[in-house]
Amino acid sequence: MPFVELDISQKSKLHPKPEGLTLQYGTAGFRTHAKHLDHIMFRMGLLATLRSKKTKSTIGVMVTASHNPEEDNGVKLIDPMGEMVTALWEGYATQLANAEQDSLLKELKDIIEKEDINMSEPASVYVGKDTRLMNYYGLVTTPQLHYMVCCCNTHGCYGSPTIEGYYQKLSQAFLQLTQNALNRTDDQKRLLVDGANGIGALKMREMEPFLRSEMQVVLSNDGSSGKLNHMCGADYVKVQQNAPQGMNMGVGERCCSFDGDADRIVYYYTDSKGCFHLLDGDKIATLISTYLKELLTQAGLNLQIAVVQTAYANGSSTRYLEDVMKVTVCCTKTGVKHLHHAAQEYDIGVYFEANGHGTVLFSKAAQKQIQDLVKDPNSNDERKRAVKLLESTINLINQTVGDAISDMLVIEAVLAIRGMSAQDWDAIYTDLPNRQLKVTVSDRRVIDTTDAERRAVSPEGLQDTIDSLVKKYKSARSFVRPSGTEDVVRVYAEADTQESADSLAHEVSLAVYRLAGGIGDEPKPLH
Ligand SMILES: CC(=O)N[C@H]1[C@@H](OP(=O)(O)O)O[C@H](CO)[C@@H](O)[C@@H]1O
Ligand SMILES: [Mg+2]
Repeated sequence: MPFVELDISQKSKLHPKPEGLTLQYGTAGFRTHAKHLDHIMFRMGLLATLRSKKTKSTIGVMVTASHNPEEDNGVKLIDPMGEMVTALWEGYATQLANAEQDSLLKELKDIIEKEDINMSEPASVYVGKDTRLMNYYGLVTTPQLHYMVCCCNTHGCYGSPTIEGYYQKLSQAFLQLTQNALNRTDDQKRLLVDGANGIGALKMREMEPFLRSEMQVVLSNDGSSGKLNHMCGADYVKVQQNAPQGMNMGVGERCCSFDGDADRIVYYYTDSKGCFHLLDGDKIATLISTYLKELLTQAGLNLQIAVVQTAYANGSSTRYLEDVMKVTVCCTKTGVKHLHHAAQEYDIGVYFEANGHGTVLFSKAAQKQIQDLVKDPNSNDERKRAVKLLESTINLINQTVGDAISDMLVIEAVLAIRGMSAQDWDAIYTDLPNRQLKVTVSDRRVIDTTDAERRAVSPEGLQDTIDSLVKKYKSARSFVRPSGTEDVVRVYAEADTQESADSLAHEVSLAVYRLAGGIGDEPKPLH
């Protein structure tokens, strides 16, 4: 046996695969209880090396379980341009993960052969991790790692591949944008940030000096005492439709929450009646696409802008975007890689999941048109201002992946430039009341869906039941799908009132429980 093979075969014994454990490279890589992941981490290291040799580029490995509880962990691979690894390689990842100890080498050789990998190529892998389990030098948010991988592989065209380079690029763009917002008061610069007791809080602190008082960040859940994602963070706020613990919110004050690895963000505020208002990914997509569309008009640029959503997008947002804003809206399956892919089809693709994960993609041609116009000596002042704003906005956006810090700065800049408060933003359209529930079934794969997950094709009778339940309510919509990250079936419902949305979600949960093999207690009504 050659030395390398011997080494892999011996080292892999130090990271044995638990008997009978099968894991799948899901929506966001491997994710489960940390105690099941030792062999996965070892094997993903090997796969990342192969991917690097194959692409002759730097590959990223991010160790995180995002918004999951602290006991969980996960790992995902990042491809050369900062995007998620391809579906084919996700398949290899699953294959390697589930190989029995003695067939690991064979599986590796299989991949090397299939992909015709030249093993004498050097390999380069960037590894990043969030704050789970231990702290050590090299902590980064997921999007910071995506950014650095992309910078490295584009030889600096996207920016310099360091954390400092990231802060410099973003802050410079932010300061350029906010110069266009005159007479901003300290109150307007103030933003309450819930760091989910995670990496985003640390990185926000680090970035603050670069923003030169143009933002007054009040940080809570900064990790100094609370537990990661516990009663705080973007996922908690979105699903509970409530403020996180530990945040001291004044009436009307703009607040936002990051998730555990800072690739998601949601905004919110409470009104004078103490009512909580959520500004989620759909509201963010609307705010940003409206702003960009206006700038394109002012700049006289004819570029196609589209918003990419999933089935979880609030019906009101879709209606507003299509009917009022007249922008193309397209719907994909859940999971950022699907949205990212769809957004690449347009000159400008704004994509956001309702939970606040998203970004904006500008095609190479669109970026070139904008850059050329910046240099055009013949354009008038309005045009000049608009293209300059577009240029800085592009620089502020992390196009590799959704990024809570970058998205936050874009939102803050847009609100500042347009002189809008959180309430003004919220008033663009009114969300339909909605509810998300989970149902545990013995095997969630019995549910198969179609039409971007909006309809269930199996088990038999489920979709018909959902259709007839939906008919009982006004402005209602509901769908179910197996989660790609948790062992549950997710139920979504929206309707004209919160009571109706809750009741529809409950009735659909019961249908799932009965028709798709529910286990444990039957779902109880919410009221
Ligand atoms: C309803 C919902 O929020 N689903 C989330 C969740 O996926 P599920 O497949 O629903 O478990 O985690 C994904 C990864 O973070 C995220 O992309 C997605 O939006
Ligand atoms: Mg996340």
